[in-house]
Amino acid sequence: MVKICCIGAGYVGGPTMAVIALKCPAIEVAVVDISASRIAAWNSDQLPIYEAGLDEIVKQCRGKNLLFSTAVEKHVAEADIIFVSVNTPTKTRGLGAGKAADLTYWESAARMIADVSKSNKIVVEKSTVPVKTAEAIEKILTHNSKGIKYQILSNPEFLAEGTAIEDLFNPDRVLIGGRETAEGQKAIQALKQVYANWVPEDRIITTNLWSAELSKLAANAFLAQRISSVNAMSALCEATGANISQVAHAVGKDSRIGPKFLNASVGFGGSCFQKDILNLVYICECNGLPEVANYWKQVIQVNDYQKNRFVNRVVSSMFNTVSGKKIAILGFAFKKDTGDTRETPAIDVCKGLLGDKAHLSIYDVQVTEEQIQRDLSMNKFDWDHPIHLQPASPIGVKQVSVAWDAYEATKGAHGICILTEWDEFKTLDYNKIFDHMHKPAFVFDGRNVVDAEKLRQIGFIVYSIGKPLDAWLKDMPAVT
Ligand SMILES: NC(=O)C1=CN([C@@H]2O[C@H](COP(=O)(O)OP(=O)(O)OC[C@H]3O[C@@H](n4cnc5c(N)ncnc54)[C@H](O)[C@@H]3O)[C@@H](O)[C@H]2O)C=CC1
Ligand SMILES: O=C(O)[C@H]1O[C@H](OP(=O)(O)OP(=O)(O)OC[C@H]2O[C@@H](n3ccc(=O)[nH]c3=O)[C@H](O)[C@@H]2O)[C@H](O)[C@@H](O)[C@@H]1O
Repeated sequence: MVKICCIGAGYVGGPTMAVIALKCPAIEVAVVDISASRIAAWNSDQLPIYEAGLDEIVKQCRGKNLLFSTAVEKHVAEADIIFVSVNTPTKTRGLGAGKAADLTYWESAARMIADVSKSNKIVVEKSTVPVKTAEAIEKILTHNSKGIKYQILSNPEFLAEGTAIEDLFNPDRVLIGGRETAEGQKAIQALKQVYANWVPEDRIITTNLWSAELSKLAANAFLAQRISSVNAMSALCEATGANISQVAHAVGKDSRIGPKFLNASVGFGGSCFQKDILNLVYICECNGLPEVANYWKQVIQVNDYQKNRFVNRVVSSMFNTVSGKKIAILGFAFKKDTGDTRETPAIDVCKGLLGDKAHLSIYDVQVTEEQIQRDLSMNKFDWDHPIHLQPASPIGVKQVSVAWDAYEATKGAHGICILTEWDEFKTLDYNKIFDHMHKPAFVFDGRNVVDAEKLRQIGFIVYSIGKPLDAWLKDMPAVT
């Protein structure tokens, strides 16, 4: 029986391994992690992450051919194929700080594999890593290999949160990169056979190692670039009276462009877009390509601009100050249908408003109060480390309270900011909300989820990203 071990039981390791176990009953899959609390959660009824369909799969396979364990070394030693799906955060100190990927966790996993292995292994890069990481990993593994042979493969993951199981069941492609040697090709075939249990052959792409590593960074950069492009257009729409939804629809009708990923927003978030583009920028700089680096840097700069622009709209609309005013924040997750807040634009918007001394009342469908307080008091990039290594018990931010529903959050507020596109925000009783707010009552829709005209009829002053401006906002500066 083929044995797989995955190091890292996170958003990627957990769901991908659960699906491999489900689709390959003849393979034994062990998912291991240094975080005891995460493993305990995977072994409980309350899984550490929410993804539609994941519970059922874990329940079906756990105890049969899927197990979660902290016995990292034991399962690594026994495995034929080892996936490494650990954190690859942005470095906060030293060379490349603020850009380069921090490979501490990867390196320690590779050293441990080298220490405990007694048989030949295929080691698979599942984490998103800089181009040429495989070369460094190979050096660590083979430095003192005691005659054991290692093949390194790059098999980046393309799933999106909220649709992880659907994406894993039916991927656009599975990408496998390996060495162009006979042993490298054999390893590629071994991994291909695993995926071939459910993925059609023409969707399994094989390349050399560096193409696979770079394709992952490139794919995320292209996706984020689309959002920054539409967001840049949204600013121009507001200045000219064009409507970003109409522009995006018209542009997306061109079959060469396509309609997906053209929703203007308060900015993109999530654990990877920013981190991976910063990493790409750093690699370009290290390779003497400053023009290419600057090109991709713009994607992040436009994203930051979009978040700042939103905060400025709120403050300038409300008589140039939100000091002491209650602002309701509806939605804190980085997108709907997930409780994940990593790099959510809500953090920057909230910090911007807090900087102007606002009082925030935050409501999100999934995110807990503890998580919100952690996020608002943590330094940039600190979140992307194993949970037990993150700063302990952060002090809550005084001007922030967390509400249990949207009506509570908006009661007595001067303004509402919608920062996540949760479906329930479309159908709230805005008449009732209006009645309980200070006047003039403002809605700033960072996701274009509400019907602005209906809200204006109720009496709200409404700002919607990239839409023709409310008369109230017309003469106010978009950026201070
Ligand atoms: N979150 C996502 O949607 C996607 C993430 N990725 C990439 O996958 C990688 C992992 O991301 P996530 O799963 O989101 O991170 P995560 O933070 O949810 O999970 C990583 C896990 O690795 C564990 N870990 C770290 N060092 C370890 C070690 N030496 N031994 C054992 N366990 C260790 C941590 O405790 C943590 O549970 C990153 O490189 C990310 O860029 C790629 C595609 C999608
Ligand atoms: O490497 C990763 O981590 C993953 O990053 C993204 O997945 P994810 O971050 O889970 O979510 P997306 O659906 O891509 O959304 C990212 C952000 O962009 C925003 N977005 C998305 C689409 C859009 O049209 N407009 C927009 O503002 C979302 O609200 C969210 O904040 C990619 O879609 C995945 O393919 C990739 O594997």
